[in-house]
Amino acid sequence: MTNPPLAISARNLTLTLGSDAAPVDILRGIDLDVADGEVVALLGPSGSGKSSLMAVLSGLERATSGSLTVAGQDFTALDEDALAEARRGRVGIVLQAFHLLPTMTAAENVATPMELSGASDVRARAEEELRAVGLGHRLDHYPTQLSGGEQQRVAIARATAPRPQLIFADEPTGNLDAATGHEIIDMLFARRKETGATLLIITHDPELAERCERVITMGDGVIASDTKSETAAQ
Ligand SMILES: Nc1ncnc2c1ncn2[C@@H]1O[C@H](COP(=O)(O)OP(=O)(O)OP(=O)(O)O)[C@@H](O)[C@H]1O
Repeated sequence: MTNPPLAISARNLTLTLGSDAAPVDILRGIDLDVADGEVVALLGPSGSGKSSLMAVLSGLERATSGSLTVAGQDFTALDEDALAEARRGRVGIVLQAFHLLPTMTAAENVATPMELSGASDVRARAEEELRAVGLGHRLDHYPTQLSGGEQQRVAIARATAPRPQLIFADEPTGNLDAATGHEIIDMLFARRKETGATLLIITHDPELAERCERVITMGDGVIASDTKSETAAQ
């Protein structure tokens, strides 16, 4: 039987930051395989290394040592510029604080990453993507003219528009009230399903973790537990 293709394959990944005089070992040997299309929750106490692991897996940060293949691309062999290039189109990122460009409209925020990767018809695709997250009536609004939940919808549309193989979400509801947070998660899961992307989501919310088919818990820079659920209700 052939194994399913992997979205992520990491071996003995480490990340050491800080100064030479005071190095901090943040990731201390991560081995991780994530199958294509898997939905994974990343849990763990504050400071356990969740965001750092996501930064390395998504190519925002270079690992100090170890090997990492993401969407078929060897990330460890790349310098920073090549890593940024490799991220484009392969990886979509949704962060707690939205990180929209304030001088651009919703449609421009969604279109820009596609434009940078040389795609055509980006305005039409951005509009389509915004309609898919229920924002067809907010295309030309600026971030300051949108609610927090709407801004996060734009961020989701921006992340999924280039059809990346992987979507990384770091506490995407952390800045939202509970009801809006639920809507955003439903939206994120729906878009993931429609696009078939692999989803890795950092959360402190056990209810959200239960909706994921796999739950990885970090503890002090290592994977403390890794469990799969047969009953995840996405
Ligand atoms: N640039 C840096 N230099 C030194 N230490 C750092 C740096 N960035 C993060 N750390 C440390 O690495 C550890 C892991 O941080 P990280 O943000 O990955 O944890 P986390 O599990 O995501 O936490 P939280 O749930 O609070 O967001 C923390 O102890 C943090 O202080």
